[in-house]
Amino acid sequence: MSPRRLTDGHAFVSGGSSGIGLAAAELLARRGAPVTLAARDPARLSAAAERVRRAAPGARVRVAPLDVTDAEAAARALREAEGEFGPVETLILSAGATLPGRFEALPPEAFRALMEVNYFGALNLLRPALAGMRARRRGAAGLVGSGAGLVGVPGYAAYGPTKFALRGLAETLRAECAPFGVGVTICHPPDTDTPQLAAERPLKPPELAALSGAARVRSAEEVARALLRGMARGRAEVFVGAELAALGRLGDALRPALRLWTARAARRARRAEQGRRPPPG
Ligand SMILES: CCCCCCCCCCCCCCC[C@@H](O)[C@@H](N)CO
Repeated sequence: MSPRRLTDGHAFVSGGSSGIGLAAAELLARRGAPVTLAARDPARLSAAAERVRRAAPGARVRVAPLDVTDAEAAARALREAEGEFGPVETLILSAGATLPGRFEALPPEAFRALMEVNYFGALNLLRPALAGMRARRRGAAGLVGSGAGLVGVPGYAAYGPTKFALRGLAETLRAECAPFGVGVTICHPPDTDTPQLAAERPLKPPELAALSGAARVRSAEEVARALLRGMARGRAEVFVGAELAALGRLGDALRPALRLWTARAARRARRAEQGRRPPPG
């Protein structure tokens, strides 16, 4: 797909009150795009909007309190945003949640809940936004995936599969939207320095900490920049940082070694835990 500018139209950003979403909103606003920030918490949204206005004086910024798991509310939020700032030309899907934990330790409802936010939450905004973009033959969507959507990461039993699903969706939509001149890009970041990382860190089983620690933590701005650059260049996928670039490009070749390594890390973690446990009876 040919390169395009991302500055000329309204940008709608889910997960816009913090982390990668907020960083993307700041970058887009600085380049002159009117920006709608969507997220659940109105107080955090207004603080985020203030931050964007400080970063980009004179920028047009509005907020849309939204739970992305509500499909009707998502369509309504998009309609209202377009009513105020015009057609959405750049859609950034950064709303997401995580809950580290091993398969048997996670509450069963976590699997569905994470799929609702990470997969259906993106779908609920993609559906109305892409319809408009296709009709206008203009626009681009950028999805925030994860390194955990490239390889099975032990300790992300509920979270990883949601990002695999998102990657499949992005690839399918990209093929369907290409004839309309509409771009779809997904980025795969490693751990990123966000409030979400701070919250999940204490919950990571040791094998997850070991594997995710193999890739350097990136800043939210680095990830947002990489995603926007990829979108502007019409890329299908963006692998953030050298480690994930290696994984993305050499994925199939690296996979056996990585599987061995993760299995070993998981076994070591289990053994250490058993050593700490008092003997049964
Ligand atoms: C020479 C290649 C080495 C490859 C090492 C790859 C390590 C793989 C790392 C996977 C990391 C997954 C990290 C997921 C992070 C987030 O999605 C998560 N923290 C969500 O909050």
